[in-house]
Amino acid sequence: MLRTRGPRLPPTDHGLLLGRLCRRLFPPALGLGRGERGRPTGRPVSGGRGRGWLQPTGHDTGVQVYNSLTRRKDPLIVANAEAASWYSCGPTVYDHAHLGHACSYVRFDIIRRILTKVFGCNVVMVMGVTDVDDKIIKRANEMNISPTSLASFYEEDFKQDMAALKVLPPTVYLRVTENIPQIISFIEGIIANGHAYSTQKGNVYFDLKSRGDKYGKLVGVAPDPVGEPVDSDKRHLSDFALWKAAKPQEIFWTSPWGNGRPGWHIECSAMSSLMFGGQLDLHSGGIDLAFPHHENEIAQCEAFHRCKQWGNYFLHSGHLHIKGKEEKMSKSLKNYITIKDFLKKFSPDVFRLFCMRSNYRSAIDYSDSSMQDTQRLLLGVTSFVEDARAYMRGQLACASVREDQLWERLADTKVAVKAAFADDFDTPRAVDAIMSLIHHGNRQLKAVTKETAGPRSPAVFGATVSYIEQFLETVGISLANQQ
Ligand SMILES: Nc1ncnc2c1ncn2[C@@H]1O[C@H](COP(=O)(O)OP(=O)(O)OP(=O)(O)O)[C@@H](O)[C@H]1O
Ligand SMILES: [Zn+2]
Repeated sequence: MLRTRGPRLPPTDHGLLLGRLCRRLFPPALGLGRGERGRPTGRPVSGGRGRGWLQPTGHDTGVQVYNSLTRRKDPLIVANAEAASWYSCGPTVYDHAHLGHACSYVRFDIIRRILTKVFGCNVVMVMGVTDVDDKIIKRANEMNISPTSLASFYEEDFKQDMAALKVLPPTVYLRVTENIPQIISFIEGIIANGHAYSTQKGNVYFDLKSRGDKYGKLVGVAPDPVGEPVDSDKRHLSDFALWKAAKPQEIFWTSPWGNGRPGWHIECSAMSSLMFGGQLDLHSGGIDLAFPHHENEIAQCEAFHRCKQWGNYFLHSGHLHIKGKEEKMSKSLKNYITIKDFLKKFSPDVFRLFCMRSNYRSAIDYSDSSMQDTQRLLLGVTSFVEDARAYMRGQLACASVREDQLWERLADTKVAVKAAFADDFDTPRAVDAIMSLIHHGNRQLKAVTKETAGPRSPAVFGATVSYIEQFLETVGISLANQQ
C-alpha cells in the first residue's frame, strides 16, 4: 500500500494484504557499485553520504547493525516488531543461479532467521524479480524464444535452487512484468513532483539536478556520464532512465510516453512502495548493488514520497570470489559454479556453515579445500553429538565429569552467541563459541573401561546437545544426513 504524499498507486493483489500490515511514515542516507548493470563507475558529489540520517523510532531489536547509509553500526530499530519490513533485490532471471547468488541469499537468510528466532521480529520480506531487462532480451533473442518464457524458466530454476539451499522463500515475490501499471503510476508521481521528465523519443529520466545536494546519501557519487551515446536525449548526462522507449522488435508495454519498459532501478522503488508505502525498515543486496542501484532507488523513493528518509537500514553482503581471482563470481563474466553442480559435491548445510565462518559483509574466497575444511568441522559437531548421546544412553563409559564446569560453559556460550548475533550478526564469533563448547564437552567425554568409569552426568550433556541443535536449527543447519 502506498502511503502517499505522492500520487496513489493501485496495490497489487499480493501486496494488498501484507501492505496493510506495514505502515508508518518514515524516513533515511552509503555504497559502491556498478553502472547501468556493469561498470563500477561514478563521480563524487557534494553533500553526500551518511549525512543527516534520522534514527527511526519504534521497536529496538537489541541488534547493532552495520548500516551502509551511515557506515557504522546503528541500533536496529524497526517501526513494528510484528511486521518488520524488508525489501530484498532479487535475481535477474536469464541464466542459472551460481554460488555468488547463493552466498548473498544464504547470508541474508541466516540474518533473517536470527532476527526472527533470536530477536523476535516478524519479518515481512518482499523480493523483486527482474523478469524483463536487456540481458534477458538479448539471451532470449539468441535462443529464439520469448523473453517471458526465458525469464519464467529461470525464475522457477532460481526458486528450486534456493529451496535446495534451504533459503526460506520471501513472504512474497513481486515480478516486474506483473506490476507495470503500478510502475508507470510511480513514474508519473515522480514527474508530478518535479523530479523526472519525458523526452520526445519516449524515454523518461530522473532529473538528478532536481535533487540538489540530496543525491548521494549512500555512496556519495553520481552516475558517470562517460560512455553515454552522443545522441542522448537526457537533459544532463548523469540522469538515469525510469522508462526506456522500446527498440524495434523489443518486448514493450504501452505508457503515457509511448511503448517501452521500465528502467531497472525504478522497479524496486515501485515494488517496495507497493508493499510498504513510504517507509522501509531494511533493504538488502550484494555490495555491487549499492551504486548506482540502491542510490537511485533512494532518490526515486524520496522524490515520490516527498520524504526525508525512505529506507532506514541498507545491508550489503560481500562478494564471493573463486580463490585467487580478482573478479566476483558472475554470470556475465562466465566464471561461475552453478548451485546445482556445487550440490552434487557438498550439502547445503556445509555451504551454510561456510557462509557463517565469515562476516556477511566480507568478501569470501571459494575453494574446494575450504569447503572440505568446513565439512570436517560439521562432522566434528555430528560426532560430538553422537558421542554425547552414547554417553547419555550409558553406552560410553567415561571418567567422572566436571559437571559444574560444563554447566557454566553452557551458560556462557548462550550469552556469547546471543551477544555475537546482536553485534551485526557476527556469525564467525557465534560459531567459535559453539566449537569451544564442543571442545570442552569432548575433553570430558574420554572413554575409559567400564570398571574405571566415574559417576554419570547425563543431564548436562543432554542440555548441551539440545542447545547445539537449537543453535543449528536457528541458522538453518540440520545434523541429520551429514556424512
Ligand atoms: N559473486 C557474487 N557474490 C555475492 N553476491 C553476488 C554475486 N553475484 C551476484 N550477487 C548478488 O546476487 C543478487 C542477484 O544478482 P543478479 O541476478 O542481479 O546478478 P547479476 O549481478 O546480474 O549477475 P552476474 O553479475 O552474475 O551477471 C544481487 O544481490 C547480487 O549482488
Ligand atoms: Zn533492486
